[in-house]
Amino acid sequence: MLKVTELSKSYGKRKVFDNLNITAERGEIIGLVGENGAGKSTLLKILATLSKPDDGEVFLNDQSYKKHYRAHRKIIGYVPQNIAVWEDLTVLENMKFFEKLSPVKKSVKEMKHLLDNIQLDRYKTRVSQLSGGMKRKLNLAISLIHEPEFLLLDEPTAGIDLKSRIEIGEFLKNLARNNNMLIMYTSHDMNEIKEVCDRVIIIGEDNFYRELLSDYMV
Ligand SMILES: Nc1ncnc2c1ncn2[C@@H]1O[C@H](COP(=O)(O)OP(=O)(O)OP(=O)(O)O)[C@@H](O)[C@H]1O
Repeated sequence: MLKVTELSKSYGKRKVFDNLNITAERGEIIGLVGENGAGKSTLLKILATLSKPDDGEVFLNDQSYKKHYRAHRKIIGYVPQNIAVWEDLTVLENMKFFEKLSPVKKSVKEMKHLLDNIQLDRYKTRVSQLSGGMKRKLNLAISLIHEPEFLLLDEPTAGIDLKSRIEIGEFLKNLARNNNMLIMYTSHDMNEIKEVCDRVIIIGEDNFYRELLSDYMV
């Protein structure tokens, strides 16, 4: 489903990655791992069509990003590292707002069902009153309104308690399995990565992660 060939990206003189090659199929959950500043967010932004590489190509369903990025955007879901929801609106009002921007339409019942699946049933609660874990769940639910085939998540479990982390991990596993989605996500929690991901891709030259996760690198 996804093919990345000889991808390179620099910021000024700082080379973030060079000659990166990745292939991935539907139904897989892939963990992106690497030390701070290794380039994980940069790669996710390129794969989400929000940033361009200096060199190399990305293909989704055999179609190049260069020509087909508008069509690809409709089937890509991206959850940024910083939570991006409206604090003064309720959970359901946020869903309704983002549904209006979505190419796929959803009824209120369907949106509630989506929230129930991610174990966030406080539809009428104002976002400012939610915990960090609940906000992350809402951010994730919003990214699924348009039924993406390829989901990219930048540290979706950062700074939240173990229970919410486990719930999000289980939710992602069910999404990949039941909806046949390709999911790529970053985390600094290696136990979680081992529990949730089918395999990992290490960004950067750091051998620490290569040794730690050698069984998961295919
Ligand atoms: N817009 C930008 N302009 C200049 N340099 C940038 C920009 N975005 C990222 N960088 C640099 O590129 C490198 C990779 O950053 P990136 O955020 O992709 O790393 P990361 O692996 O996601 O880090 P973390 O684990 O801390 O989130 C860092 O050195 C960062 O400072």
